[in-house]
Amino acid sequence: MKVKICGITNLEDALNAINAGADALGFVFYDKSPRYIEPFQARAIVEKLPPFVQTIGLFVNEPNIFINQVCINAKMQSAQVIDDDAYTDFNTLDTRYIKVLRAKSKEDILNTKDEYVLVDAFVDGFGGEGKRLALEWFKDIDCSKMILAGGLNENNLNELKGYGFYGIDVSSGVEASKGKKDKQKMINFIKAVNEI
Ligand SMILES: O=C(O)c1ccccc1N[C@@H]1O[C@H](COP(=O)(O)O)[C@@H](O)[C@H]1O
Repeated sequence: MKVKICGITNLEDALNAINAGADALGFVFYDKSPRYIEPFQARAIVEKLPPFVQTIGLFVNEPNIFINQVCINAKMQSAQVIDDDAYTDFNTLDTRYIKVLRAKSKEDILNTKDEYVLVDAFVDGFGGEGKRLALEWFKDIDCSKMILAGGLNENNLNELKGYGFYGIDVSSGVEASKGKKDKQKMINFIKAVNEI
């Protein structure tokens, strides 16, 4: 199962996440988030990363021109897009993308036609608040092309056994405080993933 650690704001956290075993790092380009990072600051981190690490920019209700430009400026390889207000035209986006489904019910999950969709819990502030989804919504669904997010931490990962998610995404569950990751929590998190 692939692991993305989101909300990276500094090089130390980025390197600790990679050393812990993360496959992808997430950078939040939503300026109302406590984890917001300015694109050129993100680029300075990305330029110091070792090879084979994916960089994902997180966007909330933004038009293509903004997403495309920030992905270039910050050297993001993919965009993770929350697009509740249909600002983004995915057909003409220049960058690879992961759509976010903020699920309110099992029907929302059943109705999605997108592959490799990231399913997160619905919260007013868009995400990163540690709110969990009801895992029973995923029972009897093929999760092999789904990424699960929302309230994951080292103590609840064992509940994911048997679902077969393609990947998971975590932010607050591996933080010391908002915007600052906890090295040991990241190590414990990836260790727990490997035990699933
Ligand atoms: O992390 C944020 O600040 C954030 C802001 C706006 C939208 C999404 C955000 N983060 C994403 O939320 C989910 C779940 O996070 P958590 O593990 O429950 O804290 C994850 O996909 C983050 O990328």
